[in-house]
Amino acid sequence: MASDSSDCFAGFCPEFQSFATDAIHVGQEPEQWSSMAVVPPISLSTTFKQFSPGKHAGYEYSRSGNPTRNCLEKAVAALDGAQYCVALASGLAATTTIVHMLKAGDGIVCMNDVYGGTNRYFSKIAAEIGYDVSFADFTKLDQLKAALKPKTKLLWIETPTNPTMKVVDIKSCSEIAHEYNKDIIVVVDNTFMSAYFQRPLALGADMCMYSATKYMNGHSDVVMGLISVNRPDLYEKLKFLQNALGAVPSPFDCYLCNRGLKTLHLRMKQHFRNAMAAAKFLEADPRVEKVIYPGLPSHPQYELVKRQSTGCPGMITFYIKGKLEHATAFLKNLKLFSLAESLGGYESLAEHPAIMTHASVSEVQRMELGITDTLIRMSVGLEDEQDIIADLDQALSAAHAKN
Ligand SMILES: Cc1ncc(COP(=O)(O)O)c(C=O)c1O
Ligand SMILES: N[C@@H](CCSC[C@H](N)C(=O)O)C(=O)O
Repeated sequence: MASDSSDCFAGFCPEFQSFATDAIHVGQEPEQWSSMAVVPPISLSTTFKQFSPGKHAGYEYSRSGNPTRNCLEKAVAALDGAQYCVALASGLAATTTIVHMLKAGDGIVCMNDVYGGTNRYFSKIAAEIGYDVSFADFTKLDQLKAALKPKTKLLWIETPTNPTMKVVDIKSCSEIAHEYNKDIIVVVDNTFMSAYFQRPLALGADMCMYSATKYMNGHSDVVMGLISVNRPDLYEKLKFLQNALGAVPSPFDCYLCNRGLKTLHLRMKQHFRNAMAAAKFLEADPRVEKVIYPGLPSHPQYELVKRQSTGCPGMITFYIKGKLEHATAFLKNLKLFSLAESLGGYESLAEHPAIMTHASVSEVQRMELGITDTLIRMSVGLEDEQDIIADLDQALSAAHAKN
């Protein structure tokens, strides 16, 4: 029988006003097309006819601007409470595009627990080409203060973090950075929360970025990045880099992501309900060492997450009792959950961060962060709650069958 997860929203910030209406209508106006199409068409043309040299109807070349991409960017900006958005070819393309705003020698301070590919880019590429990259635990504001230097130009926050689900105080970190130097660009990777649960720009950040590959698209069939901003100067730079670096998404992917946004609010609510039920089940299970889920009162930053977010996504991390062989047996025995990288789709996924998504993080750093052999990360999907829990239960039994 389904558990009562109806109260999981209690104590969180209220839903952003008109979120669903904006997701469905902003940037989608039929009047923008001569056909009056209600659903934005997939505009595949790479080039656009000009009236006279340099005079055109708003588009010249599809890397520089594309009608389908434009619909998506307008919708995302509205959902982030932003003026502007740019869509890129992947989450990592969004990251590299942002870093191209800096000059060699500039400083980047990054939250110590971030997606493995973000860590890999900052430590193995950005640091190599001359940026001064350092990592700090932003859940301890003193560590953030100590990490700031006169050359710091970018602060990279991810919250909740991938994979250990630490929650960072966006408002306090933005204030500290901007008081130190108002020119520091504060970026929040909002991939885990999605626009439905968290608005970093309203909390003082300068940029909100996503791997839209995850919840924003929500159907595990698009790789994409998004960046929303309010400052016109930042938008102009990003728009220039979007064209000049060229890491743009295809019109078809823009169409799919734009479609995914229409159900973001419904999906996120159900992800929260299902994840809450799964987290409660795991927390009560003697075969589980520890559950890390920001929606549970046991999470160290539970009060903070309620203060800065409207809910929690389907991401749960837990330590299974035992050793690597127990984690592996659990993952191999899951039937409803697929053993796969990625997250945020309608289907449930589970993975082993130390071997899979965070293999590119050094072993020393993994141990410091708690990314051990028994850590398992799950993206709880939209299946029926009782089936999700039954699958977890049988996989835990299989993992501990010999003991
Ligand atoms: C939190 C987070 N940020 C950024 C990325 C990079 O996104 P993408 O795979 O779309 O390049 C990922 C996953 O890949 C992620 O989990
Ligand atoms: N093998 C990939 C890792 C992809 S991880 C995808 C996603 N961000 C997640 O956390 O699941 C690589 O080496 O980049």
